[in-house]
Amino acid sequence: MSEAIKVCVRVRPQPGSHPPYHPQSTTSLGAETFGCIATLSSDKTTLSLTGPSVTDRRKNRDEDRPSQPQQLKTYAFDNILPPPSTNEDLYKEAAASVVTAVNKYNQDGTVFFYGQTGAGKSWSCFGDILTTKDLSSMTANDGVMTRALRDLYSPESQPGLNHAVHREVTFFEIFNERVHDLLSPPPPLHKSMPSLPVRTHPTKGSYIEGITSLPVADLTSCLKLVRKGYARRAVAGTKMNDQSSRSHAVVRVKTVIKDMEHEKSTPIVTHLTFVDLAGSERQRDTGNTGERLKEASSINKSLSTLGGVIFALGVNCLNPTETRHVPFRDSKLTLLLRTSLNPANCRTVMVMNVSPDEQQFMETVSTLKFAQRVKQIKTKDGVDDKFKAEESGEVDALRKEIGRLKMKLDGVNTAPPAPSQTSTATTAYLQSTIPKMERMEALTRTLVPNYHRRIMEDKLIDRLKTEKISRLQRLLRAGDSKDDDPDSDLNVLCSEIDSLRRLLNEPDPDAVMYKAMYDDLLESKEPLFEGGGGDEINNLRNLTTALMEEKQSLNSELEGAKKEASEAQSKAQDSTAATKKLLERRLKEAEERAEAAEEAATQKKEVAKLAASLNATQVELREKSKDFSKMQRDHEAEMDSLTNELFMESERMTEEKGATEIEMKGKLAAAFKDNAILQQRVKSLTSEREKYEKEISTSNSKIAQLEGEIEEIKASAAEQKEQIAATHKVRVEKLEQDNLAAYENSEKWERAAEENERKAGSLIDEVKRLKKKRDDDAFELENLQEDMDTMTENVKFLQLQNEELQTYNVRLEELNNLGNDNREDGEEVSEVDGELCLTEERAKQILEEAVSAAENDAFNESAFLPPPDSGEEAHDVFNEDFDEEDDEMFFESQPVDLSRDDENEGIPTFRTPQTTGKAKTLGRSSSRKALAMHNE
Ligand SMILES: Nc1ncnc2c1ncn2[C@@H]1O[C@H](COP(=O)(O)OP(=O)(O)OP(=O)(O)O)[C@@H](O)[C@H]1O
Repeated sequence: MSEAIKVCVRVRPQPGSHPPYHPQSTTSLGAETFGCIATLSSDKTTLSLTGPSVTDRRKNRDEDRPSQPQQLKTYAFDNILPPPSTNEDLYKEAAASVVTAVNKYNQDGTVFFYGQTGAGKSWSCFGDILTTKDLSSMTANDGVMTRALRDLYSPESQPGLNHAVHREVTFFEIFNERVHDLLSPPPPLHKSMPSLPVRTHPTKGSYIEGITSLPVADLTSCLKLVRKGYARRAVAGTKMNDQSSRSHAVVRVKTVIKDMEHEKSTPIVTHLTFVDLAGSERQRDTGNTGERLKEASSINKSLSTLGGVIFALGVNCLNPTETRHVPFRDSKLTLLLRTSLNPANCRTVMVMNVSPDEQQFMETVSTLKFAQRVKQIKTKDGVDDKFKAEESGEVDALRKEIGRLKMKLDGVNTAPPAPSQTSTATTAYLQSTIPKMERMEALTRTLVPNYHRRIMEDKLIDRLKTEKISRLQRLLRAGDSKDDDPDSDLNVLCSEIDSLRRLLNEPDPDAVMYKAMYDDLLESKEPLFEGGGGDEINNLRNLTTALMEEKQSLNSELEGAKKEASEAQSKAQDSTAATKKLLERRLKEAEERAEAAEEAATQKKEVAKLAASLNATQVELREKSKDFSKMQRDHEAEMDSLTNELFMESERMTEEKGATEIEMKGKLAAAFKDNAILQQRVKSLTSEREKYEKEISTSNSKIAQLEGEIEEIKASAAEQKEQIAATHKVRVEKLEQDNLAAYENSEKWERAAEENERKAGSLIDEVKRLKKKRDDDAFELENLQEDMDTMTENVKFLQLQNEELQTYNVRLEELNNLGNDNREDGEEVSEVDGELCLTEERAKQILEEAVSAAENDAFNESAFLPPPDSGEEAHDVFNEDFDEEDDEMFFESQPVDLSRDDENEGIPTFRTPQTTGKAKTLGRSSSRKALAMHNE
């Protein structure tokens, strides 16, 4: 059994219509019609195109439309889903088997979405993934890809516990023959997406160098990545589709399963791929211009390469001797999806999206023709081995082959019978076998009873012969004793025996004939009986039964085919009627054209007249042309001179240009420099922005953390509040109790208060006294201050005196020097310049005596100052021990700052007694005396 690419056609609802999408009408054959499409068979495998209405065809008439309408053409596919089919229906019918092949049989799987622009490819593949909020749960509009991934990740699909599973996803688009990685970080602003190179490896096949392959452990993260990539896909609004995909998008999930129990085992690698092809579009329908037009032509080019590849593969499959070149390398799309187009390597489904819109009739025809070609692609046993090994490595290929065989086995054991073979090739084959089968049946019918009869006859003859022989033998034995008479009975019997023996040994002509027929039959029936030979009768019986069964099935097939034929006939009648109408219309058109031809003849005459006048004009023109020639020559001469001038001018301009170029280069270099600076600035701004963004995110997280903390604090505050309330309650209760006790002690307090009042009165008196004392002291202090000032003056005076003394000392020294020569030792005076002078020692002695006398005076006079008793008294008053109760009542309520007189009126200030000033003042008279003495 060969593998084929499964083809499923999905008819979208009429654009602009709203659900429920009912069929527009039902044909006489029971087919439901949707726009230009009718689904015929009840098992939804046959589809027919009804063709657009005449008005529509007139509307759409153009040069590349075939002259004959493509109506009533019937196509057969694996599944047809007319509206209102859902994405779930599509998945179940078309793609679920692909996921099973991947999960259960370790095969690769690919689902293609093909069709004209706006036919619903992206809707079928991705559904509403862009707007789905919660990707973890299924929604009604989930596309085929989303549903397939749900199945791929479902717990039932996972291998046993002793297997490690790793999955990776890649998502790329092919846009204008450039491969864009849709999962890589986006390029900087104003930069286009980089194009990745496609390489070919001798064993791995084609791959994209540098593509991002991200590990996806669970379904949600996988779908999130796909959504992210899908949002980046190139789309643009066209006349046919607001959100038209301008690229081929390919999502691929790679699964690697490793058997952990057998470390050395090779991991199983499978790929599940979804290809949302860009839609084919006709320029005049989309009204594209500029960039859109360029994209459209690139899309159409790669789709036509895909068509070429499919065509070549189909031709090679239909004709085993054909080895047509398959142009995989003509586009990146076919190069990268080469494996997916080989059913030997990959379980592939093509979803053909078509629109029932009559305006899109021609595009629908071309999509269905493409689908027909895809259906021709089948594996040829043994032919694909080389290809397989080349594509995916020998071990992998073998593993996949095992999977494929398992699937076939399962299909044989469990799958329902394959859909009836309605393809043209199968029908033709069946029809060619029918006469042969009928011949064989007729032969068998005559052969079997004859053979039975012949066998019975043979058996009877054998028995008769045996009986006759034994009877003759008995006679022979008895006749041994009788005479040898040639005419005797014995001789007769002997000759009879001989003839019988001859008869026995001679082959029966009938038997010979039947044997030959049987051999013939055996030969022709060889494929129906395994082994052949054996018991002829049994074989014949088996043959008959098999033939009868075959005949029955053929009959039923024949019935089906007849029915189909009659349906086709009635269709053909319809078609004929339509063709008749068309011909009538054409006749009318021809008549119209004839009328137009008459009109054309009249116009021709007019044209002849015009031609004559044209001739005259031509003569005139010729004359004029001579004049023109002369003028032209003049002009040419003029032109030559002008050319010369121009040449000179151009020379000058070239020079100027050189200068300008140099200037421009300078400017350009400056601009480059500026640009580099700007880029640097942009970079730094970008990094700053990133830094700020990071800070913002850190702040956000801090805010979140603080908010959390606030919440916690709030909670603990609430808790504390509760605790405080409880404590407050307890305290209030306690205070109430204390109040009660206080009330009870109030009398005692009152007494204490009276006592305190009294004490306070005496204290106030004391304070008053102290205040007075303070005033006295202040007065005394003022006096002392005055004395001090006087003393300061005295000190200054003494300093002056000291300076004078020093002058005297100098003078004395001079005297001394003079006297030394004249005086005798021990004398206190000496004569200098005729005058008597004190010796230096004496003068010093006198001065020292005077100073010590002054100091003694000062000391003694200080002893006469009044004693510092008043401060002590005040101190005692404040250090007096109070009763504790009194203390509390007075000082606690009115704390006293002893350092500030203004605030503590009446309370004395404590100062150290100032005595030295006075002493020094008094000592001043003694020193004066000493000085006087000294002077004397
Ligand atoms: N079966 C459907 N049911 C409801 N709406 C559909 C269906 N198929 C397609 N549509 C809607 O039709 C519009 C076009 O569909 P979509 O974008 O899938 O077309 P397409 O074939 O991918 O076009 P293109 O090739 O231009 O990208 C979308 O708005 C989509 O929602």
